[in-house]
This record gives sequence, C-alpha cells and structure tokens, in this order.
Amino acid sequence: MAKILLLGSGELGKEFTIAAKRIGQTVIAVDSYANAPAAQIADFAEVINMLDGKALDALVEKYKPDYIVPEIEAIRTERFYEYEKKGYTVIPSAKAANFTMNRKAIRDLVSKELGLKTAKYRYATSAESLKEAVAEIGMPCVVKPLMSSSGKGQSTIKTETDIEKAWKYSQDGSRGDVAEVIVEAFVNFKYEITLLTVTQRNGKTLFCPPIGHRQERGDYMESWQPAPMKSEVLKEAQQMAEKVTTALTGCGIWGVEFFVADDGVYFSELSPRPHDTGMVTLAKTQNFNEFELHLRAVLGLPISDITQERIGASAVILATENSENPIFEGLEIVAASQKTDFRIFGKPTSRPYRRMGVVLTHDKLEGNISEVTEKAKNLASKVNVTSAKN
Ligand SMILES: Nc1ncnc2c1ncn2[C@@H]1O[C@H](COP(=O)(O)OP(=O)(O)OP(=O)(O)O)[C@@H](O)[C@H]1O
Ligand SMILES: NCC(=O)N[C@@H]1O[C@H](COP(=O)([O-])[O-])[C@@H](O)[C@H]1O
Ligand SMILES: [Mg+2]
Repeated sequence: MAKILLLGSGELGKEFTIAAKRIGQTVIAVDSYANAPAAQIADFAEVINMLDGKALDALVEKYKPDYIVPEIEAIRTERFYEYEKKGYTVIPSAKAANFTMNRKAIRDLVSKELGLKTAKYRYATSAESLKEAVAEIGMPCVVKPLMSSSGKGQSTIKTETDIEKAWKYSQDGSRGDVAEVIVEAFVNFKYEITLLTVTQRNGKTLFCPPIGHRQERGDYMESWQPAPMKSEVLKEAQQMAEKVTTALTGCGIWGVEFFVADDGVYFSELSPRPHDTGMVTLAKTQNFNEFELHLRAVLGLPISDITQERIGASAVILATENSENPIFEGLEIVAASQKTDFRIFGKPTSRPYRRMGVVLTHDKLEGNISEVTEKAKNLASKVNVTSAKN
C-alpha cells in the first residue's frame, strides 16, 4: 500500500483520493484551510501554507510518503528538487511542478527552448513596465499574474485606460509571492482544447480524446468530450504535448491547453496533474476517468489504452455570494434529468464565482455533442448556492 502526500485538496484532489481509496492506497490530504474536499475522505489531513518550505519539509519528514502529488500550483516547489535527491518520488517530477508553478519558467521553456508556437508575450513588474509591455505587444492583450490559476488576477486590456486596472487586479489575484505578470497578445482562436496526456513509467505516452471548453473570466464554464476537430490538427497538438511533457519529465496525467486559430495551433499552458475541464471524464466518457489515469501513472500500473465509451459534457455550479454554510437548491431538477449526474465538492465556504460543484451529462457515441453541452449548462443554471439559515 503506497502513502501519497497530496499537496492541494480541492475538487480535483478529492476525485483523485476517491480513486486511490478504491484500490487501497493511503492519502494524506494537505491544504491551506481545514475540511477541504479531499481532506474529508483522506486517511490524514494537514493544514499548512504550502509556500512555506519549512512547513513542507516537516510534512515530508513526518509521513515519508512514497509519492508527493501536487494538486495546485502555489507550492514551494523549489524544495521538490531536494526531495528527489533524498529518494522521494515527486509527481510527475520536481522539474514539471517547479516549471509550471510559474508562467515565466514554462513559457520560456516552451517558446524559446522547444520552439513551439505561443501567443507573443512580455513580462512586467510594475504598472509602469506593464505600459511598456502593452505598447510592444499591442491591444487587446491578456494580463496574468505569474503565479495564479482558474483565471485569478487575469484580465484583458482593450484600451490604455485598462492598464492601471489590470495591474491592480493582477496583484490582488496573485496566489504566489511574486509580483510579476505575463502580458500575452490576445489569440483570436476558433476554439480551445485540453489534451489530457498520460506519461507512464513504461515510456508509453497516451492521449485522451480532446476536450473542448468555454471560459469566462479565465475560468472554465463548460467542457465537452470529444471536441470535434480535424485529425491533422489533433496530431499537431499531440506532437506538441509530447514534446513539452518529455522535456518536463516524469509520470502522470497532464492537461495540455491549446488554442486553435486560423493560422495554426498555439500552445497555451499545461497542468502537470488532472485538469478542471477534464472533470467531463467523470461522466464516464472514457474507460478510465482522468483521476484513475493519474493514479495508475503515479503508481506505475500500466494503462494499455484509453478508449472513448460515450460522449459527455460538464458545466460548473458557481456560488454567487459569501457563505459560511452553503446549501444547494434545485438539485432535484438535475437529479430528475436522464443521462445526467452531478458532483458537489463539499467546500466548507463559498464566495462569488467559487466553483462548488459540476453537472455531468452524457449520451451514446453517436449523440450530439452541442446538445449534451447545452443540457449540462442549462441544468447547472438551475442550481442555486445559498446560505443555510440557522
Ligand atoms: N493569450 C490569450 N488569448 C486569448 N485568450 C486567452 C489568452 N490567454 C488566456 N486566454 C483565455 O483565458 C483562459 C484562461 O487562461 P489560462 O489557462 O492561462 O489561465 P489559468 O488561470 O492558468 O487557468 P487554469 O488554471 O484554469 O487553467 C484560457 O483558457 C482562454 O480562454
Ligand atoms: N484550474 C485549477 C483548478 O481548477 N484547481 C482546482 O480548484 C481547487 C481550488 O479551488 P478553490 O479556489 O475554490 O479553493 C484546487 O485545489 C483544484 O482542485
Ligand atoms: Mg488554463
């Protein structure tokens, strides 16, 4: 039985923990707050600031885990190199976690070293240098903190007057301890996809059918699988994903994000772990969902192939207000619908736009992907997150 130290315990970690518990593994769920989703079902739970290297060291020393599995970006990942030296296994690898925690490291690697196509970009460290960067990149452009996820601190600059606002917003939304931002030219893409890619100990890389998604405020709203696309475009994305994951090294599932535009496929970013848009695989669209695939890759259990079993979609249930005790209205409408399922993550508090759950729909392989997606979106809109009256 392996001991897994899970660093981050949100909805993705919760499903990963469920997969691990199903096959008898031990999970220590870590997050910055008590009673996080994965902490509710793991064997042990710890609350620390994961950007604090000493606190991380103490946990590794305490549990001596077989696998260290990051679930968020904002971790003092520099320490991971030390853990690897001491013989610990970091998933997918110290390099992968360290490079992807900071948009600068991964972007420079992908664009400068690997030569993959990305949006034109610059960095800025102040409102003043942001102005210069915007002048070089042109408008519209997208500003993101170097350390953030789910669109936190991200905004689009359309006119000069947005620059100051974008800087302030980026500083409020940054999850890490660096003040720098990346400025990217706005890619006018036709559609965007997540290509879930699995790297295995036996050296065989596998790809899931592509996942399409729609984002608002830099955060995903609906995802669907498979995303209709030409096979040669998919192949190009697969080759790019293989290059990046090979350079970052290690085993696990990766969510590799691409924009598909008239002038080709752009690499956007990647997660060295299950991806939020990949929650669509909870609709049993594949023989293994993304969490089961990650677990198998972590444990070194071979995956012979990944097959699409049916089509599916996911749509998020977002909170609209702050609450210390959120409850959900309208779930009976979702439950009454055929070929439909849902997850409530069990986050102990809500705030505006916090993702609290997801609606899942599916149909047979011959079904209509737009209809399945519309259905998920429509049902998710029927769920209201409110405060329990006590
Ligand atoms: N350069 C760009 N041009 C056009 N749209 C963009 C650009 N960068 C980001 N976006 C839009 O914003 C979304 C979120 O961006 P990105 O994935 O970089 O943010 P994130 O905070 O890392 O999100 P997550 O952690 O959820 O993956 C993208 O999926 C895309 O829809
Ligand atoms: N795009 C990354 C992503 O979706 N990450 C998921 O969201 C959680 C944080 O949620 P919170 O901000 O509601 O605590 C993370 O722990 C992870 O499961
Ligand atoms: Mg993203």
